[in-house]
Amino acid sequence: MKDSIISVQNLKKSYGKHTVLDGLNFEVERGSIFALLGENGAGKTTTVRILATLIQADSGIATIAGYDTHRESESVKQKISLTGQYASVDELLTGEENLVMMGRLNHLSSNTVKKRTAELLDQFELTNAAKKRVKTYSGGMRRRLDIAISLLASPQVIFLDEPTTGLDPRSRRNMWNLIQQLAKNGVTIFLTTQYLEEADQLADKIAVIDSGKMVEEGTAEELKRMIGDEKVELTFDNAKEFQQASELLQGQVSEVEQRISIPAGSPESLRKLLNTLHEHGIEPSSVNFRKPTLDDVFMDITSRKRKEQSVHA
Ligand SMILES: Nc1ncnc2c1ncn2[C@@H]1O[C@H](COP(=O)(O)OP(=O)(O)OP(=O)(O)O)[C@@H](O)[C@H]1O
Repeated sequence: MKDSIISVQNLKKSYGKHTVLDGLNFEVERGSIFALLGENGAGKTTTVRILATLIQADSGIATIAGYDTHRESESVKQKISLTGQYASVDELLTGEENLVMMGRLNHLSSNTVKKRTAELLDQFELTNAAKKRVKTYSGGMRRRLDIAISLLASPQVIFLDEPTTGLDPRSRRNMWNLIQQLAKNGVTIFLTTQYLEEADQLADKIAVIDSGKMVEEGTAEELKRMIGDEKVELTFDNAKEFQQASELLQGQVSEVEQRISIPAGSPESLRKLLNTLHEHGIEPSSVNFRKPTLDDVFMDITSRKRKEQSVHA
């Protein structure tokens, strides 16, 4: 049987007439990395804030390690930590001083604070910068210190709100390694992200929410499988031919790249398709095969949603 550390059942939250969460359900397995994905305003932050006991749901149940986030919020607080937009580090203090100060605020003994500070500085590769003021730190170093602080009290669940937003590609990769390391050590990671690639790389399970409802849930592979096999990408140098091809073919069109993606299908159907283009005097400049990505899943979900909305309109 699966060991859930977070359980959410029929969670609802409205602000006035605006329904933000509309009966959300999901489970997060202990020690896993769970990614909550959704467009702006989908309800991600609201979900995190309820789970982190910062606000209350109107109805439904959310538990962490068996404790109710509303009725047993004090017990929940001892199991979790929150980083991202909520946490802040003091710019005028050094990295080490920040850790020591937060350790004391967390009521840890001075021996524990000393030991954890040294461990965390080492784990987050901040030992060399320990005695430097945080205002001299790069974005990646600040983010690492922020997470280090949140780990002082050894939480079971850590909420990471868009942990790599604004980081350069190298710092992003480092942060991904770090998150994977935390999960290996048994910490459950609840991640919100706007980067599909991030969810693809990190998450054991991905939940896609829209208008406060779960629209898809599964592993990255399961989500990709939902939309079929390999894709063929046709790219065009000639703008007119690209427009004509977009009208002839049923596919995902990228206007910027002048590219059309379609399901690969059989060799026979691909030959027919290229013949059709040829008969119209259209020649793609390149033809490439690629596996579906989470971007395709998103495109598929949003186009399905648009179709449903136009049927109900
Ligand atoms: N305190 C509040 N009062 C009124 N409306 C709110 C409040 N908090 C959130 N909302 C609204 O609830 C909706 C969902 O917000 P939420 O922040 O959960 O979305 P999100 O998925 O995290 O989006 P983003 O990626 O933009 O942070 C938004 O339309 C937002 O305007």
